Amino acid sequence: MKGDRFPVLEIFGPTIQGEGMVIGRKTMFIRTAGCDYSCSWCDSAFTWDGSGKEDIRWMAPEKILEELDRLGAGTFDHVTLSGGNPALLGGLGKLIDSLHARGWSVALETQGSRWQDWFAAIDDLTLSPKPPSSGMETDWRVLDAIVGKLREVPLSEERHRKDGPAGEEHSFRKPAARQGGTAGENTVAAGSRGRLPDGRNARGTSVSLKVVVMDDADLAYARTVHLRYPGVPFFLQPGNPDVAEEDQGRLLHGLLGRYEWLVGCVMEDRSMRNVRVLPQLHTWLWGNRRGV
Ligand SMILES: C[S@@+](CC[C@H](N)C(=O)[O-])C[C@H]1O[C@@H](n2cnc3c(N)ncnc32)[C@H](O)[C@@H]1O
Ligand SMILES: Nc1nc2[nH]cc(C(=O)O)c2c(=O)[nH]1
Ligand code: SF4
Ligand SMILES: [Mg+2]
Repeated sequence: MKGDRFPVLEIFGPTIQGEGMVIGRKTMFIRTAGCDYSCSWCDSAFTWDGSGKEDIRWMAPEKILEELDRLGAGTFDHVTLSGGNPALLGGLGKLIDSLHARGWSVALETQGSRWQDWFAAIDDLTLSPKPPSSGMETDWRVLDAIVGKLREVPLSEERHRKDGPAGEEHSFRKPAARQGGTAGENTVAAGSRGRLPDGRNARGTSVSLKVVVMDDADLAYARTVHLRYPGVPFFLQPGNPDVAEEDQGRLLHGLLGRYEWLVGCVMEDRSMRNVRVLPQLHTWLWGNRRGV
């Protein structure tokens, strides 16, 4: 962040959200530059590998709004922040406030490696921790803390609650999870606390987990994530291994096969019952094109 400006690589839309919890939703995208990960199969590597360096624009919220207005021309009411990892940008709360002030809902795509206080202002928040095929390693303590914080109910509301003994109110995690460092051995309980009937927490943030699956090891990782955070809406997404493929027919053929494989695996899996398996719909429609 430079002053109140943010490194922006792309602003595009309106398009449909192609993935996860709000798939199909008409939205605009703001893609920020920079990532703390370097996933082997990243479909947006230009945000962090130096190849998009020349395209970075340092933009103040007003300029971003101007561009959204120009491109979207009153046809949208939802904006998605993605990257790179937008969670690297501490001051993004300012931009989110100005998007909300226009009456637009705001979604975030992040891998769950960093917390920002402005997460609480997001309407649709997707955490996408990375499986072994990415080459990245999950810091479970950080992810536990993020999921835990997103479930917190503001203290003022807790004071009004009559159920449950005092002192237990903010404890969403089972005691063992506080020492947790190993995948699978702990769970962060969803419980009814901190969640309203429509799946949003008391702050209005709807949270989901989305794991990309390329192979069997990734599927085992996905299982671990789902079991660790029961009650958090869970999405599985087949990985696209051919992010440079320009032949759309060939790409789609491969993606359909991978989706079919993943659906088959999940159907016979007793530990993945309340889950959703979704493709990257935008790649089915538009292949590996940027800005769609
Ligand atoms: C480009 S990332 C940016 C946001 C954030 N860094 C993250 O990874 O969640 C947006 C989404 O695309 C997914 N993604 C990236 N490369 C992919 C690929 N080759 N196949 C399937 N999904 C991919 C990520 O897992 C993430 O859910
Ligand atoms: N249409 C569309 N849907 C998306 N969902 C997540 C995307 C991303 O790159 O973060 C993405 C994207 O780039 N385009
Ligand atoms: S975390 Fe997201 S943006 Fe960063 S390298 Fe991985 S997929 Fe790409
Ligand atoms: Mg993408």
